Amino acid sequence: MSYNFKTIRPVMPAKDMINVILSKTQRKTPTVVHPGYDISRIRGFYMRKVKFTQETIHEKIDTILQDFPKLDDIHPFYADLINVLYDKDHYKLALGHVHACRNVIDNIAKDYCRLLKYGDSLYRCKMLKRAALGRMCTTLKKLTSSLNYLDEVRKHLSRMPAINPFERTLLVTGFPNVGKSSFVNNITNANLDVQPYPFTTQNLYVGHTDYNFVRWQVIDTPGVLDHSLSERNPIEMQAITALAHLKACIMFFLDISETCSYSIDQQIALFKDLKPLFKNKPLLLVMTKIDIKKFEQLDPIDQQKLQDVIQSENVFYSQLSNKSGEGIALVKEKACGLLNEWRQNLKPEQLTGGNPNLLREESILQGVYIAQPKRVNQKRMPVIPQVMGKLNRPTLKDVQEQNGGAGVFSFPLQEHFLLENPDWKYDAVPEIMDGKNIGDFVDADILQRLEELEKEEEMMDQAEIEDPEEDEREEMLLNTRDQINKKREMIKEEHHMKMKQQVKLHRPNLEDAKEDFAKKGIDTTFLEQRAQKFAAKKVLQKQKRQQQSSDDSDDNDMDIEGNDRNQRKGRDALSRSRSRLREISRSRSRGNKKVLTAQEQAMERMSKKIQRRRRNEAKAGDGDTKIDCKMPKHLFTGKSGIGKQSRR
Ligand SMILES: Nc1nc2c(ncn2[C@@H]2O[C@H](COP(=O)(O)OP(=O)(O)OP(=O)(O)O)[C@@H](O)[C@H]2O)c(=O)[nH]1
Ligand SMILES: [Mg+2]
Repeated sequence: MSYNFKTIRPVMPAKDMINVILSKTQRKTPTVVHPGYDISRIRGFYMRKVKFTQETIHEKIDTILQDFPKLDDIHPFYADLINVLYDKDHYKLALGHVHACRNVIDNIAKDYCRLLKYGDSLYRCKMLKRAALGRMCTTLKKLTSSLNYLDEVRKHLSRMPAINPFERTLLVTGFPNVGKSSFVNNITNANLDVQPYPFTTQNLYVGHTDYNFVRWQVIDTPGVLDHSLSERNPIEMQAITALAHLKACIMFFLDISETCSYSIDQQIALFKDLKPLFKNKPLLLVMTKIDIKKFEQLDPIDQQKLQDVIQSENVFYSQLSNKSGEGIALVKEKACGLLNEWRQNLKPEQLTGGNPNLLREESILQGVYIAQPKRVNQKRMPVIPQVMGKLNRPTLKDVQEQNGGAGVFSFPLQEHFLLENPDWKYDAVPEIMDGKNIGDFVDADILQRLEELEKEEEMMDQAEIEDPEEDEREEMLLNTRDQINKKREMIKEEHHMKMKQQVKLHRPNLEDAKEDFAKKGIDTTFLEQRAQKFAAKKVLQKQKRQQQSSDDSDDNDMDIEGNDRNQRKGRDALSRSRSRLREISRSRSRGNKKVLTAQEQAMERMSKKIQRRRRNEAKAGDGDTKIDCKMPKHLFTGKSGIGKQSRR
């Protein structure tokens, strides 16, 4: 049996389970009966529904019963651990309750199927089915507390380390804060929490290490205090359970520096107290924190006490320091050696608990001899062939040292080349690029020709410097440019002056004209009449324009009434802000009063073209009004007769 409790499936709460089961029944056996059907067909249909519900519940409860370990079947270590953590009676009661409910539900289904056989109408059959499902659900509802408890147990079990009771095991125990977890961290990859206060470790933890080509599990336990069994709390009891049941090498850790805040006397008392649990098992007393205080530095009385314990109990002992690493490997080796020795006296069946895989592994290991090289403490001198002694010439290394050492001197490797003709040894190796020999492209007198070219260029430069005509031409050009610039500036300034001197035209107004005419002795009444006539005409024109615009807005908003000027102004502003498309359609509705510009016509054509395809297909567009169905018929008919709000 593998003790991997992570595979236990989650336990549903009773309420969820009822929902799932009823939904499944509804889905798998949909209602397909009518009053006109033959009664045997109606009976058969409802019987099927009841049986289906019972089978689903049976299945669900069976998975729970199979997944949870039975205390009588599992290793006593796990049985005791479950007892310590979850209380054996409570655990058994919960599983028993679930089991009993399964039987009750089976019986309910059987009874109602029998009654359904005598159902004389669709209504009676339906009511019987309803009663059967109702009773089954009520029975399930009573499981609420048991199912919740089982789910909590499952969560805790899934977090428990996978300890194999039949594997080679080192079990670390002792007072809290003595360095147990530090040791397990040092020899395995468990990465446990280490803190300078007691009861850091509150559960069992497991790490793995290799020794002698085999995997070993190292179990870290919570610290144990020195008091009677009945006073021990569940945290300590986990350690006691492991000590009692696992066939492991027990490593009792004793902090001789007393920095764990427990004296040596207290620790010895605990050791003696736990002694019955170590019976018939390999035991190693480990003195820790020797970096703070060594055994030899202890008080002679304490030393004597420890010696007495070791001699009287006949135990092996060792010392280590988790800080400096001193003695850790030795302690591990010693503990593993002790357990191996002890296991040799046991039969393979006892060690493996009848597990065929472990049994095979064990028998192979017992039959295999692993040869180890003998380690003799002798010095191995370098072996130099005798021929080397006879040679009387410097070695390559000597040559290198003489010529400036490594990096400066490079060995003449050419002398070792094996070529067809030994004369070729020191030939230059051609450099090849893109499949061509670079040497073929080298021009021997290229440098000479380059020099000639450079000389020629120099001579030409000098000849240019000496040419006086060139200077004159350049000077003339510069002068002409200055003259042009000056002239341009002058023209600009003249233009400015002209603009400033222009006389402003004076337009006489009515008053000026009257004065002028009066001076000349002309009657001015006709002037006033003309001015009044113009003013009246202007006012009329203005009113006409306003009237027109109000007509426009009336066409647009038929429901707006009243002659309030301000309101009309607002509406005008509103109509101005409307889109061009709307304006076009309005103008059309007024019987082509407005002549459309070419641009407006183009826009109208484009909008028509866009809408044509959708109009032809007669489909609803994004702009069409849509009312979603508020009461879908299939969800609101049939099944909610007795005041039920939630539908399935
Ligand atoms: N100087 C010294 N300190 C050590 C040594 N081993 C452990 N400690 C310190 O002792 C403290 C407790 O170490 P843990 O390994 O957590 O002890 P524990 O026995 O697992 O404690 P609990 O989990 O509480 O039972 C830590 O602060 C360690 O740093 C050691 O060899 N030398
Ligand atoms: Mg610890």
